Amino acid sequence: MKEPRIIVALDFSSAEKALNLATQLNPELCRLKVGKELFTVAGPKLVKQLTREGFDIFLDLKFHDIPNTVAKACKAAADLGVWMMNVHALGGKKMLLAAREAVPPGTARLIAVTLLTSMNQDDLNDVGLQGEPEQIVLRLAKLTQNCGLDGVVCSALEVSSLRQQLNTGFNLVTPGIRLEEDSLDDQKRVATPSTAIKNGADYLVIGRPITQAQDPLLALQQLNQSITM
Ligand SMILES: O=c1ccn([C@@H]2O[C@H](COP(=O)(O)O)[C@@H](O)[C@H]2O)c(=O)[nH]1
Repeated sequence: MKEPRIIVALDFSSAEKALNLATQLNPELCRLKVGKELFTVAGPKLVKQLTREGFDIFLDLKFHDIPNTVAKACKAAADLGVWMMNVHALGGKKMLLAAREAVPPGTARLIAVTLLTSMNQDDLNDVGLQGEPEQIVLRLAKLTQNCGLDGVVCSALEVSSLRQQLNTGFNLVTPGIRLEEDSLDDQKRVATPSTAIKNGADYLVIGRPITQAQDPLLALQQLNQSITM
């Protein structure tokens, strides 16, 4: 059995709703992502419960604070036994190094968000970030790699160029995944699952196209099939 490449984003308002979805899925078919909403309502207890049920958990809290605070938060997250966790690359070099020191290589995978997939050029201009998304993502990904982290979150649109310029084994994790017929919701830098994989993504984070589907397991199976063909 190949390792699952799809990480299902459990963006729910209660542990009960998240567990209801998780019981319809299968750790052989996907990993699960616990983000800010679910962690705020359900906390470490739910993360541990999902882990006990056999799922690899990506704890997506995007820590972004002063280095000392982020290091302590990262240590606490790694102690939960998660498979993957993240910080925000815009926290800068010292923060990334502090996070790496707190979560040594070979424990939880530690990755950094580059630019949110909900942001396009206009949004970057609004916050005064100079350059095109692809250039900024590449710069932040190189910084992340130089600080010794295990990978980045980026859009599948940037993956080809990152693959050429970053080390083999550096994880590229891509949210903003949509089929042609799907609603984009609040996502702006999007790609289909097959494009993401062809471009070289390691993992695809997919939320609403699975969690809001009439039959989430069927949706997951079809998405898995679309990336293995
Ligand atoms: O740049 C980013 C970083 C994280 N996310 C998270 O991924 C999922 C995507 O959910 P969809 O329902 O498939 O849009 C969500 O949990 C985000 O917090 C992201 O979208 N972009």
